[in-house]
Amino acid sequence: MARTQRHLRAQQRVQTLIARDQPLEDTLKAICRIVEAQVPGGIASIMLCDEAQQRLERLYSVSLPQAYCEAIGEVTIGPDNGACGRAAYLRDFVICADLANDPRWVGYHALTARHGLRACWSCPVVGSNQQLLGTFAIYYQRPGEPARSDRRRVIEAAELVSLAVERERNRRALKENEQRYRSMFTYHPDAVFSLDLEGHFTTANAACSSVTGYALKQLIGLHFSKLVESDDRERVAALYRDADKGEAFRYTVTIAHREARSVYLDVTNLPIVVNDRIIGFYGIAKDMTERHRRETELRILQRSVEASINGIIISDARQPNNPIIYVNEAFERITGYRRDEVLGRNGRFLQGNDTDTQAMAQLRQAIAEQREINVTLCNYRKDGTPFWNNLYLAPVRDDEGVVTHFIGIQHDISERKSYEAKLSYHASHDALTGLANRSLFEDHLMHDVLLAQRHGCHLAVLFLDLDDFKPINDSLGHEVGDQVLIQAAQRLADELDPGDTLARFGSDEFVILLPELEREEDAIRLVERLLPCIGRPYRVGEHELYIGASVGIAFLRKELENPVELIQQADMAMYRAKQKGRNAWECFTSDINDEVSERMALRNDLQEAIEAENFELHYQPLLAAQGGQVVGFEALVRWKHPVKGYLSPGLFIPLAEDTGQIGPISEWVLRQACRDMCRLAAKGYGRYRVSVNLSPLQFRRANFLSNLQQALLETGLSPDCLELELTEGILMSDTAAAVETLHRLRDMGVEVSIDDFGTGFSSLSYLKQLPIGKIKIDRSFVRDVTVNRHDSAIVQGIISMAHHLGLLVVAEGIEEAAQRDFLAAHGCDVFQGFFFARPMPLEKLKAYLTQRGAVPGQGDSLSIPLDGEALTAGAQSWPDDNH
Ligand SMILES: Nc1nc2c(ncn2[C@@H]2O[C@@H]3COP(=O)(O)O[C@H]4[C@@H](O)[C@H](n5cnc6c(=O)[nH]c(N)nc65)O[C@@H]4COP(=O)(O)O[C@H]3[C@H]2O)c(=O)[nH]1
Repeated sequence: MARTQRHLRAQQRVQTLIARDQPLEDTLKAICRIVEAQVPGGIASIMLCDEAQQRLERLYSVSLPQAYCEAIGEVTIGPDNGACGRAAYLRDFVICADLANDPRWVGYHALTARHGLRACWSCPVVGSNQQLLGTFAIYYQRPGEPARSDRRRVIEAAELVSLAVERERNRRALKENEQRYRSMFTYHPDAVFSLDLEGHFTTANAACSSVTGYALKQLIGLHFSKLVESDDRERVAALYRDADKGEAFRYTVTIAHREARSVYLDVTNLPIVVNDRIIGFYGIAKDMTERHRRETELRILQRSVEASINGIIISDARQPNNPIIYVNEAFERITGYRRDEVLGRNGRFLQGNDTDTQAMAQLRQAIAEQREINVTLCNYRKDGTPFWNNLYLAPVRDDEGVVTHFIGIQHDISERKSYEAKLSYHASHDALTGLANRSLFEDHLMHDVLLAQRHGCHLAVLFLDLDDFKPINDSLGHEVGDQVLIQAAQRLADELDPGDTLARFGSDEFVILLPELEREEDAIRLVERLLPCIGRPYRVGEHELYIGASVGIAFLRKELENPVELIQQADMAMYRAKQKGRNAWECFTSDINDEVSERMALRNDLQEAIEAENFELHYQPLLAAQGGQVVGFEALVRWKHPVKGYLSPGLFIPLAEDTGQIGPISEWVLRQACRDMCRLAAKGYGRYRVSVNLSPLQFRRANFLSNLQQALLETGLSPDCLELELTEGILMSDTAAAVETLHRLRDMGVEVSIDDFGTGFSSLSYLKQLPIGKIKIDRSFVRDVTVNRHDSAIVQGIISMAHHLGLLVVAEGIEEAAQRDFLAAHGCDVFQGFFFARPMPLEKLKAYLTQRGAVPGQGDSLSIPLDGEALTAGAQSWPDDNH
């Protein structure tokens, strides 16, 4: 009984060892001890088999000699391999009662004999699933067989061993499993974590830390949503609300890294199910930031390529013949080919007859050398029309540097090309006539002069200026003028030889280069043919028009320094021809040069005078025809040249008009006249109206009226004390605008008169539309009015017509009493001329007025009538001889 209890206690101890997961060796040895205690004389040993169950390899024993254990080593499982090898083989209890004579122990006889081992009983240790785990054996130092009780003990011990080994194996498998999972968790490159049902982190691997920037201990307990960027929070929260369905779910989310940058994650969530209950979630978060950035970048790039206004072609360099694998919409638009029509083809189908072979060779070379290139090619659209393609081609290399593709960017520069062609044409041609312009003419001149000098040929330049063209342009409009120019250009061209150059320089200036003259007279002969040619009538619409031309000729001379001088010389000669009268020609000589130089010098002197305001203003009185009162003055500018003394305005005013210097001169005259009139009034000489000559340039200026108003304001002169004298020519160009300006002047209260009347181009009928008060009969009619019946008829006609239109008539240039009497008799209203008074400076004018009864110091006492009615009032008291 006591033995049984001891046995039970011993078994319990072993089971406790097993339950507490004590090391297997300790447990096995404890089992050995129990058995040895129960089987007197028995030496217990346990062998465990390998995984393949072929060998028994580990031997555990408390009492077997160490040397024996070492000598046994491993035992192959087999029917003749000792008690244990056979028991394992048969999976049955094996009794070897006399080892020394047992054939199954052959090979071990000496060993057993040495250690005094004589019998051995072995029982297989089999696992719960009938798997062989090892053997349990009892050795005896005397031969013998086990009693039934011994046999039972051994079997019980084998069962205990089975329990311990299985337990150990399970524990090991569990541990391995756990390690496996832990490794997966720890070493997973992605962030792996678990969340409780509320979403708090319960575990997190190291990658979580690097993805979020937070230390693991900061993460544990933190709510997952705290990391999620605000835009994504609601969406992710909604996903978690459905998570209790127990399914895995996957989503992308942007979280805020601790270093304030966004991290884009691809998260897979799996439920943690324990006992059929979800207790939380595992999460695996892949950092997709870089990939997301690349994908976004790629998407944008792809979109840019799609949307590019340039055609884009990608070809596969790894396939023979470099087939196109992609074209964008712009390519389809530019070429007219649909994508499916070009994929798989080589891009050379865009070339055609006019494709520049040199550019093609360059392109091929670049492809062969696998380098980028930019070439401009003439390509062909699907409909056969050509277009200019500025192609940029570049190789695309993979990571190893191997060229995998070529990308071509097409830029359709057809418009630019045609624009460039137009530009280059316009840069060298006159747009209206299509003739060469100055720049092209000069190029030809340089070239032809060089040749002529080399071969000793005669060469001439003709400068041709149309006469009377400007009035046509001004009165009939530019369109008519343009037609005349085109026809004139054609007539000139028809007369020239192919080697000659005909150019248009200015509005009505043509220049001709005759490079291959046999004799100089040939040039003159040509000019004599050209003049009548130009003089033939021009038909434009319903108009038949006549013009002439003045031509200057310059011949190539040895002393010529710069070919361009020939143009200047011909121009100067033309100027001289113009002075001679219309339809004339003149050859350049050195004295013409002197004249031009003099003009240049005068221009410079005039400029200095303008800057120094070195002018004087003289006033010539205007007198009422009936009564003889002074009704106003004409202001006439005077320039005292530092060397040449007083110069006639007839000399420098035309020059100033040519050079534009008339602008500042006119400004000065206007202001000075206004100021002087104010002074006269202030000193008591009375209020007078002053007539100021207006230059065409001044009248046409955009700010003419505002300048005038400013001058009146600044000087304080009342507008009704100012009269502007215009020539007919001013009114002829852009008549509508001129009439409008006259109305504005009238509105301002400024009087307007037409100067030099009768010399103009047009008829008198236009006068009735004009808001003017007076006309001045030109001096040339007055001069011979008493002796020339034509002039006297013209003057009478002008006076009668003007009166019918309600206009006053002024006669200028009266030098004799007879002229005065004639004009008075025929109703002329106002007189002006040396017969009455010469133009005089202000001081002299004051004396003149005083002499005629003006009382200085009494303000407006001498009130001069300013209107027509008043002019005819008063008594007649003419000075007969005042000069
Ligand atoms: N032979 C002769 N001549 C007489 C007689 N009475 C007046 N004259 C001259 O006739 C010209 C009248 O001026 P105009 O026809 O407007 O002709 C003016 C006018 O067109 C222009 N001019 C003069 N001053 C100015 C000015 O300030 N501005 C503008 N734009 N032109 C001016 O210069 C032209 C010539 O001016 P002036 O030499 O001062 O010549 C003045 C005057 O001195 C006479 O009885 N006999």
